Amino acid sequence: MYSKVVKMKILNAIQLKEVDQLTIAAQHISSLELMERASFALTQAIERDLKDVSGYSFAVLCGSGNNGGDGLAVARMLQDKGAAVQVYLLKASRYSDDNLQNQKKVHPDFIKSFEAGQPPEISKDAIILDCLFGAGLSRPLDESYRALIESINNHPNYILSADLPSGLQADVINAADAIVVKATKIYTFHSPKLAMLLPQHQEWVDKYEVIDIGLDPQAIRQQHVDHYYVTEQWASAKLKARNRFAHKGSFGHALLIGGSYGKIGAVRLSATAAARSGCGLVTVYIPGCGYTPFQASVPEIMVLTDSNNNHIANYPAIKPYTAIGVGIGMGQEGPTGTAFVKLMRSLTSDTRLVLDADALNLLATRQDLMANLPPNTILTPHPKELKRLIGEWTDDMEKIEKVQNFTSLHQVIIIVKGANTMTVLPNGGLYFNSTGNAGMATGGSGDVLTGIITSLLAQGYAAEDAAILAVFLHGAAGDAARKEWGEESLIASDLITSLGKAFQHLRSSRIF
Ligand SMILES: NC(=O)C1=CN([C@@H]2O[C@H](COP(=O)(O)OP(=O)(O)OC[C@H]3O[C@@H](n4cnc5c(N)ncnc54)[C@H](OP(=O)(O)O)[C@@H]3O)[C@@H](O)[C@H]2O)[C@@H](O)CC1
Ligand SMILES: [K+]
Repeated sequence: MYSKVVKMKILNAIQLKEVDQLTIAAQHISSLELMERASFALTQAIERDLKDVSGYSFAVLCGSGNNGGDGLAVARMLQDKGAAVQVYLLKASRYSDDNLQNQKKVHPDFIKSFEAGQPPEISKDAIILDCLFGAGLSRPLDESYRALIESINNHPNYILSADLPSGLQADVINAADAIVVKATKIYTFHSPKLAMLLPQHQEWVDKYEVIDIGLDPQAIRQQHVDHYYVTEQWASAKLKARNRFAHKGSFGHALLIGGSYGKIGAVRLSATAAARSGCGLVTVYIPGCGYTPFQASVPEIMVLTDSNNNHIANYPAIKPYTAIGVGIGMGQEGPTGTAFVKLMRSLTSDTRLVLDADALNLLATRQDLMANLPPNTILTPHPKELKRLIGEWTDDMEKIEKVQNFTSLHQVIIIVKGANTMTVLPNGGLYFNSTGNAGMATGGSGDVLTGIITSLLAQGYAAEDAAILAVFLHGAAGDAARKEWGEESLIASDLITSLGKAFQHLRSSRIF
């Protein structure tokens, strides 16, 4: 398309407006032409999704601003492609200039005006295109819009939103009772808006696609942000080339420490995921009871055992390994805790470390040990483990702020798992992941992630790249696994089997 921005910035509404203006100046186009471009790209995406729009009828609901202007332009383009289109235009005392220009380009017979308090009757057969409000929504919708938005949400056909689901404010926490369109799919311009990525807004955001509208790269570069969206382009650019002359020693040696009676499988998942993620050698350190099943089932992995049969009570020498993952299925038995403290005290500033599960729970009870963590240690808590580390939060914004404070205070990286998993760096930079699906909310999925991260770290990836790339690959493997098995039957082992596809896909989108 127009720009090749590999590190996608999540711009706020003010920044989008500014970039919009700078793009117009830099590319010598009018704002109407930019709207035409955005609308064309949106029409193309809709046409691609529906295969052919000519058999469909659309009800395009337009507001008074530029989101409504987009709607009017898309309505015209859909009509040109043979779709049956009716525009419903919200009555307003003022319309934006480009909105007015686009009103003139649609035949008046196809435009019906309506008041917010009197929602139009929309044919059940029509697909709704929601272009009432976009990034310009400056305050929550008031009660006078409730009937309209509810009538949209009760519509039996597809509901497609342009840029944002109308009613959702782009950059803030929206109240739980906010009046917001629940779209089947959102086509969002340039980058997802922050509000679309926050777990507490999940009721309003299901499927979305980012539509490139060719905003000026130089203008985007000027914008200061803390929030990024990890695209496939970024991930593929970060994937290291593998030297043809390499041998197994070239790709590092990962050590995974964990397991307890009944939870040896967790380490097996982690270790296999590490081996399937490019690591040259993988060793596990587990309680004695795991030795035979492990050796019998995964011949590629070396096994060291603790003198204790049921849980870990000691730690091996860590020197031979290029990265270490600790905590998977480990439990918090008394001797395990004591051994964990010893391990923490044996770390040096160049130890490359991932802490997961019970290692995080033990750390939460001994926060004095934070000082022993090497810089850029990666922590992978699930929500409960995160709360033990950083305390409670009242909303997602506060959660983000607390995680940022924690990572900068302790110079660590935290991966906050969930839909759009967030990786937060020591400098406060926050990366939202773009891959993965609900099928991955299954036991062992986190163990697989820890294995991938440890493997990438062991291979010499910079810690921040290892964290962000591992999260992307984990999600991409989940997406590949979903295609094969579906969300319901997806289990963590399927993620490992699908890792090859995720790597191959990324590798194939690299130029060299
Ligand atoms: N950025 C880009 O690069 C590009 C952006 N493009 C498009 O522009 C869109 C942004 O357009 P926009 O700024 O005109 O705002 P929009 O969302 O249409 O709404 C504004 C209207 O709503 C009103 N209003 C606000 N809050 C309200 C409330 N609670 N209740 C009631 N009314 C409320 C507000 O009135 P006021 O605040 O003055 O009362 C104003 O009249 C963006 O989402 C994208 O679709 C593309 O065309 C091309 C490239
Ligand atoms: K909208």
